[in-house]
Amino acid sequence: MKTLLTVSNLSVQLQQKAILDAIDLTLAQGDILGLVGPSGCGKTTLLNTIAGFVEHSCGQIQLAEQVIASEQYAMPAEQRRIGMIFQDYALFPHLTVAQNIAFGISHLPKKEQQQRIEQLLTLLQLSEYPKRYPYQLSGGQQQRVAIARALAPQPKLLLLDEPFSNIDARLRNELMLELRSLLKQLKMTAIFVTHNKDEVFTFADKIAVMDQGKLLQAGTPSDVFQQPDSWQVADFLQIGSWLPLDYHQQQWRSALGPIDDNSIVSLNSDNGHSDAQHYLLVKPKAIVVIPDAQANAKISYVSITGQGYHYLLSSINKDPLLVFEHLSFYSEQQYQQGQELALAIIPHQYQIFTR
Ligand SMILES: Nc1ncnc2c1ncn2[C@@H]1O[C@H](COP(=O)(O)OP(=O)(O)OP(=O)(O)O)[C@@H](O)[C@H]1O
Repeated sequence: MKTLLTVSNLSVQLQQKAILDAIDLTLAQGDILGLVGPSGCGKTTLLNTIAGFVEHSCGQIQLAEQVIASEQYAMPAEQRRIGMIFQDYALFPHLTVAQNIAFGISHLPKKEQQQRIEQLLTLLQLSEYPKRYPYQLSGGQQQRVAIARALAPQPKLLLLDEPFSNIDARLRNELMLELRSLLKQLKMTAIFVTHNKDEVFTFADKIAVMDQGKLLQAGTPSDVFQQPDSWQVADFLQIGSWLPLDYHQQQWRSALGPIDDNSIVSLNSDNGHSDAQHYLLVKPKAIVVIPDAQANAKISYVSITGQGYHYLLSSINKDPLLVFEHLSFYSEQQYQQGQELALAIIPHQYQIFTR
């Protein structure tokens, strides 16, 4: 597919502090990218830099084969043909729905403006409300006005900063699917910021995980979830919990038994050669209870979820190299807090990380 956006080696410094560090990112025409990462890692700054609201210190941004930022040049934001939707929608409270949508296209002849407003009102199911003010609309309707306003100048790229965070949880899924199908219909390329990994699965084609100003990993959501390439990515996406391992006499051991060397997909490890602590990434479904065996873990916390009981486990073995806390385990079976269990890890393609 045709590449629409290429960000190369992009760095940003604000008040002498590195906020973005050598970001590389490409996006194909029509792709929707979910940008995730811990609070303060630079997601909003990356959107603002692509949009031209924040000055970059080095690197290049190319949009639809046109360089919009380089070492020598920064195209003004209003010329970049990038639409932005802010978390609080930032609608003009004193303007009606139609006037809000018209805001970015006032340079067009009146007739063309009117045509575009009508098309967008229909597309976003706002035809009944052109004369209403933002305060007379629900959160979901306000979001649709913000989308219509951003789409009116026919941008090449749409940037959305936490677009669903103000939407009622029950409505969120419906709105996400609606907006996704609209963007797909328009073949619109988009980047959205979220804190919620479930939103990435519903809304995005690609995910990019950031931490401390760096882009750690990008790919399809299922690839990144199955093959996180660093512990930070696995940890942020809460793919599993961490079981400490020790490499001793050519064998990996854990508080839940030995780990077969032959099944290790040693992604971020050095096969026990360094002094760093090694951890097995344990997905909740990879743990099983072994009846009548000697207990090796104790239930420290119980909660009820949609997927059965959720238990946090701590090790009974207090060997400092192997001791664990907060190992996550789901089961249909009800156990009591404080109960001791014999657990084992189901053989699978083990992923070991150092941290
Ligand atoms: N104008 C500024 N001057 C100095 N530092 C700034 C400025 N704007 C943002 N920062 C800093 O840049 C870092 C990244 O901020 P940014 O808002 O991009 O993070 P974020 O990942 O979007 O966070 P959140 O998820 O909490 O919204 C933070 O440490 C922030 O304090």
